[in-house]
Amino acid sequence: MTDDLSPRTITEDEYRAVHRLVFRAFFTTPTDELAALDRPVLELDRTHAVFADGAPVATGTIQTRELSIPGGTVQAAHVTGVAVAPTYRRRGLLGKIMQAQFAAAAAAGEPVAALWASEGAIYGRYGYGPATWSVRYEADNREVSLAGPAGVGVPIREVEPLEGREAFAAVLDRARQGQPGLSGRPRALWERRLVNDPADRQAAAELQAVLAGPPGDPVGYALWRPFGNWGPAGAEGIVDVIELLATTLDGYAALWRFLLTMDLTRQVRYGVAGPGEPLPHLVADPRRLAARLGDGLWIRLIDLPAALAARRYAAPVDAVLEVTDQRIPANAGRWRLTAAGPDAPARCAATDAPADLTMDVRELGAAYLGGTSLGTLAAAGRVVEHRPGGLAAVATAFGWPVPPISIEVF
Ligand SMILES: CC(=O)SCCNC(=O)CCNC(=O)[C@H](O)C(C)(C)COP(=O)(O)OP(=O)(O)OC[C@H]1O[C@@H](n2cnc3c(N)ncnc32)[C@H](O)[C@@H]1OP(=O)(O)O
Repeated sequence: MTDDLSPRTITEDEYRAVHRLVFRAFFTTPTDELAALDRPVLELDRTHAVFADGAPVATGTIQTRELSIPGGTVQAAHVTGVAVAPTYRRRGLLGKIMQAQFAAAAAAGEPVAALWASEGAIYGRYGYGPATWSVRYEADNREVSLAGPAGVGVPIREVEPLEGREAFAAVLDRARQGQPGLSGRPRALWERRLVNDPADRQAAAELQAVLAGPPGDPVGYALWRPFGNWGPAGAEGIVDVIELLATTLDGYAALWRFLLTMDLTRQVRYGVAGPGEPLPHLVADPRRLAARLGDGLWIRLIDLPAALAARRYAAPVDAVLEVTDQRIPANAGRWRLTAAGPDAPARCAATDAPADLTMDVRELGAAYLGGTSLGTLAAAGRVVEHRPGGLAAVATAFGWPVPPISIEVF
């Protein structure tokens, strides 16, 4: 039988086979329990798959969510669950899934798409650029202590993760205002996040949750898992911080004080801190956080003029950007971007005027949240300046005083 290797959206009956394809690609066991837990968060009509001999061999899904950007929010196609069967790899199926997703995002009016990459080498070719950077801490907690008074006296309360959902959601929704990079989280995704995931619980104790602040007025929360561990000299447990978010410095510092001083532990790990977060400036010896930098959220402009007009700019800008885009031709060409500063809406329209800067769409994705400088990309040869001073002006405008963070590997 000749298979039509074109992606299409899947049906309820095909869900289990698609779930199995994804779990097997990530070397995990697709149990009935996990399939049932994952089903409420999967949007069938936004899940594409390629079928061969009646079985799915490539897939990818989109979560419908909001994304905070400099000065506002946009609807963003949150791409996840991408997998190709090992026997069908390196023959272009991922490219077909990507194109289907671009069309789906455009049809839904989502000006950008966002993802966390399993491997950093995969998505640049599809026009995604690394827009946030994540810092991984693996700190010896005996060497790290908060130096100042921040957070002292702020109450910390334990809550059952699922019972704390509304309070956590209130913190996230407040934090999202003005914090580029944070994604909105609909109720089903919150519940999936807070359930004690069987895929994670083998080596660790249950998911734990704490709220900072007085009852009824939470100013932060943390989700974490303890790993109990004993060495020849005694306790060597680990605090694995999964998510930590606060709306005040006191809340933030109180949560870190709590997590860094857990009895029976020797290490605190956190994988998704932002490079601009306050923690290194609150501890006595930031080197002891043992930070390692990696890429975070990758952004792809789906509708370039809509995406660029949706965000605000840190400084006045009037510039022509010449953009290449191999995968979404409508984005390619010269665009005039104008904005009067951070309090004014921006405009972006096609133009024939000479270009100030030339770059690929990937670079605009990287710079979109203000976390990757166009100046850095120019230094790497990825942005070319045609008018002296053009790079400085545009790079300044694309920056943002609040560095982006993405706290969830979705
Ligand atoms: C957002 C997310 O869900 S991230 C999760 C991604 N999924 C995984 O990592 C699961 C395991 N891996 C896989 O399932 C597959 O290898 C995939 C999905 C990464 C790639 O699927 P494929 O169908 O093999 O990709 P495809 O054939 O379309 O590759 C296109 C190009 O990407 C390159 N490529 C694909 N995967 C990788 C990789 N992991 N590292 C580097 N390059 C890669 C190919 O070499 C090819 O390059 P070319 O255009 O220069 O020839």
